[in-house]
Amino acid sequence: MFTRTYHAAHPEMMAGVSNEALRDRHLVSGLFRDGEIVLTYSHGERFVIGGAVPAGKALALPAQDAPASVAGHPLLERRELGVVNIGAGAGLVTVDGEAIPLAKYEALYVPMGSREVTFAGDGARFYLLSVPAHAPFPLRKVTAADTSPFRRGALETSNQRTICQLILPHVCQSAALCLGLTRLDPGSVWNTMPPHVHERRSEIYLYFDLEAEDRVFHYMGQPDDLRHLVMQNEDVVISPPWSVHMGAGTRNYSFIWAMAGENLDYEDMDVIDLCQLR
Ligand SMILES: O=C(O)C(=O)C[C@H](O)C(=O)CO
Ligand SMILES: [Zn+2]
Repeated sequence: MFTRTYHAAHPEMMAGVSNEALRDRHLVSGLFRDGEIVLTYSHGERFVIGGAVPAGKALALPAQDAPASVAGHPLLERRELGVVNIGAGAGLVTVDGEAIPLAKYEALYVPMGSREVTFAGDGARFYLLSVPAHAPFPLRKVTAADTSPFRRGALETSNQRTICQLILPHVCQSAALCLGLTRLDPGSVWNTMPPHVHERRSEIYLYFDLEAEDRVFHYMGQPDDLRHLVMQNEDVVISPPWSVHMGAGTRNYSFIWAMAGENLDYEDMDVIDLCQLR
């Protein structure tokens, strides 16, 4: 049921890594295919990272297929799910009979224990992130208006942006998933500047709202030993706990950041001074 499994990476695996190997280990692409649900599995925090593009039909989240003891059980039997519509069209997510409309940039928290989850809506493109949970929390739709978006950066430093914390304890309860949306102002291209690491959490970035010809140069690695990945619209990068995650694009764009790990404290990050970067 998973099109790819991504293994956890050790920092020493960055030494002499080829571009191909780096992309193979950390870059997730091809998640958004018309009429399909595509799911990938990362051993980092056991994230399921996926996309659902209904394109005129309803798509159902598949059941677990392994091991035999849980085959046929709901995927969310012991997991929670975050959904964000990144498409221009209105979407509809139905969770155990409750239908929730999701417009572009709107998110849904789906609790552990949910049995039937379906996705519909022409022009909707659902980004899916699921991690193991220990308890169910209420099903909840979250829009930017439910959050207190905050501004970071400045036009002078090409990193003026708005950060919306969509799934974090002060907005929406969850067991382990933290999720938000950052949108760069026109003329700004740098995200997450200055960068940081967080030893207690892995992070997944999805870049979108880019034109087909645009690219984001995503930097990763230990602060004193950086590498980069060239990323396109709707590409995802898996960032291990020891890695910085920051990027610059050929234009402004949006990205969804999702984390899971030991705590739900957004501020649990070690900010890197630019003079530490190599
Ligand atoms: O633009 C930013 O800065 C971010 O959105 C940073 C992410 O929120 C992040 O990396 C959280 O750990
Ligand atoms: Zn981070």
